[in-house]
Amino acid sequence: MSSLTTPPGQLRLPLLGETLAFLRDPDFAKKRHRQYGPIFKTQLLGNPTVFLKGAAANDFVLSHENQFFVVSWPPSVKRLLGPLSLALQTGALHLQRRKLLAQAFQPRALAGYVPVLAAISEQYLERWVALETLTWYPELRNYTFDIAGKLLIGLDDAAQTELGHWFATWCEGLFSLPLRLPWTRFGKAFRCREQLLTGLETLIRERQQAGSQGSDALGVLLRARDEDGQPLGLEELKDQVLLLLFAGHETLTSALASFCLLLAQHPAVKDRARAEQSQFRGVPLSLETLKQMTYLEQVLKEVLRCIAPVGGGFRQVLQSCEFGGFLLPQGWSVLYEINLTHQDSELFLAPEQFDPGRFSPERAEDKVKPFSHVPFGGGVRECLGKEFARLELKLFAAKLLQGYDWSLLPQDLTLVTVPTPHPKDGLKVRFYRQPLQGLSAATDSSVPMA
Ligand code: HEM
Repeated sequence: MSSLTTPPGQLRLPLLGETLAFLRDPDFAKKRHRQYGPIFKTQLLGNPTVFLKGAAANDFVLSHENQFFVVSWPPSVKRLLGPLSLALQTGALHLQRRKLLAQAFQPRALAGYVPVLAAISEQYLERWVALETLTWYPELRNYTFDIAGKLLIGLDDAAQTELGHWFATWCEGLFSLPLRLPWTRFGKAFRCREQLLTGLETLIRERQQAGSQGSDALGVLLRARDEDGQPLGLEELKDQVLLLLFAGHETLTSALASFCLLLAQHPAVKDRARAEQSQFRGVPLSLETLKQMTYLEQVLKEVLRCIAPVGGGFRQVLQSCEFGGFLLPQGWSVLYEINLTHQDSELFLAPEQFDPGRFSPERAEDKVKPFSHVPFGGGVRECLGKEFARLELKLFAAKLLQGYDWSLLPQDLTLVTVPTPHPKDGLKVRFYRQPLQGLSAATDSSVPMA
């Protein structure tokens, strides 16, 4: 190990290092990989940080959690999530808590969520028909928050409640300088964290007093017991619920917006997906029927490959180790890169093409090498809400394709990547009702990304 050198790249930089360029330039990593290869080092927020791309790198990082690597978040995120959040727990406690929280996303719980998902989707789809033209991204944010509010804590029209407003301000502070003053983004977000926790506590106490825990995720967590038969304490319950509200919200909004954008840009794919939906006309949506929509499944996988909602994951090196012939020193940060792995031409044929057929059983490009298609991460920290997210995406997509259509209005479609990818002008569209009659199955599904 002592003969190894650290990866190529720049460390001789002032305290902030290349942090601003990292946050502002969507091609930050791509440019440096071009210069240095699949592994390079830089300096972010005072920390030497190694960027790693490719299936083998993902495998190495995600399979050595708690051995060589431990999860690490910026100080602002840590303080706003709270010390008892699953995202910050490590080792045996993390595994134990994961098992407990996962109960809210078991197939039986998911099946129970379907009618609520369908009802909220219908309400929003009809609202958009009435609007005729709209900026879709903020609408989709309200939609995903209404769903999270209802399914996680039983709240109706959550985006319009006080809790929804606090949550929006809380989100704005997540990736900010952790300077707790009344006028800073972080200070305002911290204040909202306290209000959110008070609101959640009231809700939990009401349930406890009423003696009925409810059928939403909070109800599941109130009933859940760990291996010693202990329930989650009030303080932890509040931090965990806040994490779940957050984890699914921005990511899902980004994925839904990308689906709407990419299908508007690729009408042949949209037609074929609509043709598949004509087989399900009048069939009630359930986990079983959604599973049969195999082409839609390929489309959603391709959306998550082309525009991954989470670009990568930070870890801290617990113990010095070697990867790709380079030393990763203890205490340094690493970033495993999801989005650039998804653009790797050694893993995906013509990765710049939007081509759902790459996930067909005959081609199955994601099965060639493990850890090549990783929108939900992997290993012991793989997305806890993965199945819930897949359900929400698919149900929304099916309902949209079955009864409606949309086209893009003139706008700047450049992707802003922070906090999650979305079109700069918020995705302006014309939206209208369009029943499925008279469609024929289109076959061409391989077209360049616009
Ligand atoms: C398309 C939507 C989503 C995407 C792309 C996504 C992606 C991810 C990724 C990549 C990670 C791992 C990050 C890392 O390795 O550091 C993660 C973790 C997590 N996700 Fe998701 N996620 C989505 C939706 C959701 C939803 C709906 C929920 C819950 C309601 C959720 C809850 C979580 C939690 C709790 C973790 C932390 C797991 C742990 O640390 O053990 N996610 N997600």
